[in-house]
Amino acid sequence: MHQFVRRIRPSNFSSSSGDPNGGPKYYGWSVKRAVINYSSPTSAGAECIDPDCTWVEQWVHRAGPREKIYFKPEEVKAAIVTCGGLCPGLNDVIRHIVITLEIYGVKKIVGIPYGYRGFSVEIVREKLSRKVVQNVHLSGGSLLGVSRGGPSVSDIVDSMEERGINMLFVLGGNGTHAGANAIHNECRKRRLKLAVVGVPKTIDNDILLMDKTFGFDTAVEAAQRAINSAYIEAHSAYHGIGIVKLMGRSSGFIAMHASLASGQIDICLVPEVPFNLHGPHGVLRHLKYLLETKGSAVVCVAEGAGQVSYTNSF
Ligand SMILES: Nc1ncnc2c1ncn2[C@@H]1O[C@H](COP(=O)(O)OP(=O)(O)O)[C@@H](O)[C@H]1O
Ligand SMILES: O=P(O)(O)OC[C@H]1O[C@](O)(COP(=O)(O)O)[C@@H](O)[C@@H]1O
Repeated sequence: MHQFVRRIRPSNFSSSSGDPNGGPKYYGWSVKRAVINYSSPTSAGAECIDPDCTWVEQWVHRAGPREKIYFKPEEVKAAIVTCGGLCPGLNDVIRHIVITLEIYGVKKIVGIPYGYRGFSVEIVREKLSRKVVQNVHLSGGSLLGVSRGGPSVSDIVDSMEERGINMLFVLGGNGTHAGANAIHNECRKRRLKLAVVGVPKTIDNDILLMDKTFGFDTAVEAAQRAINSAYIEAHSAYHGIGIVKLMGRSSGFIAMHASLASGQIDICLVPEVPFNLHGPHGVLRHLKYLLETKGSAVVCVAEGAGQVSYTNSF
């Protein structure tokens, strides 16, 4: 059983004065949380078994323009840093941050090279502008470079103070955001007027309330080629079986979306749904049935599928 946010809807949150960012009425959102029991006998996927299905207090704001902004654009010196591993779309995000800042009238924007390491004195920072980032979304990787490790949080904040940086955009995963949170806390301790903005980077698209994390679509699209190859192989062979393993240690969104989009997958296994390999309702029995009826089968497996039951199977 898993706790999931099941439904999101505009709430009755009604006044823009209630929104500290001055957002219009429709920025008030609340979520309905339910206990979802996967693989129930009455449902192919999910069934709500929580009779109360309570509404959760609003704790996030939908991103977007606001009526009032805190910083005067001419006083902003913004920095962008990309940490951790690579993910498709990093350059696209960098590009849009730069272009949006410029639209707001911000003129001083710098790129921090090679993750938090770039806050060390010896690494040169790159000045960013629309001209610099114009075509970066057409290339993979990160224009700024990435790395793991780096100076202490206190040194990072020292470095930002010395350079007059008062807005930091951090692109990365769990570790990067733990770092961003530590930087934010250090800034509060020093009473600095410095905004830290985290942009979650996960190819898995498994962050609650986010419409979609960047890189996810690219992963699903790239998976189509592998699925199609597996399909052709399996379909051409006598009783052929194709198996495609996709990313997703703890979530099966890539595998599920890629399977649905392809129309070529017979069985999709994801970590969220427990299954048996053997037995009358097992995967192997269904595979045998597919070979007997269709002549071939293609299976899509998310990396973490079955990890609870089968530690050595995949
Ligand atoms: N708890 C933490 N406090 C401060 N910085 C952290 C923390 N955890 C990770 N970091 C820093 O965040 C960066 C990226 O973290 P990492 O775990 O490698 O990647 P990811 O962000 O993809 O999870 C590294 O530079 C690391 O030093
Ligand atoms: O083997 P590694 O390097 O730990 O990474 C594999 C795992 O990382 C993920 O890609 C998730 O990483 P991100 O959330 O950082 O994109 C999982 O889907 C995958 O299972």
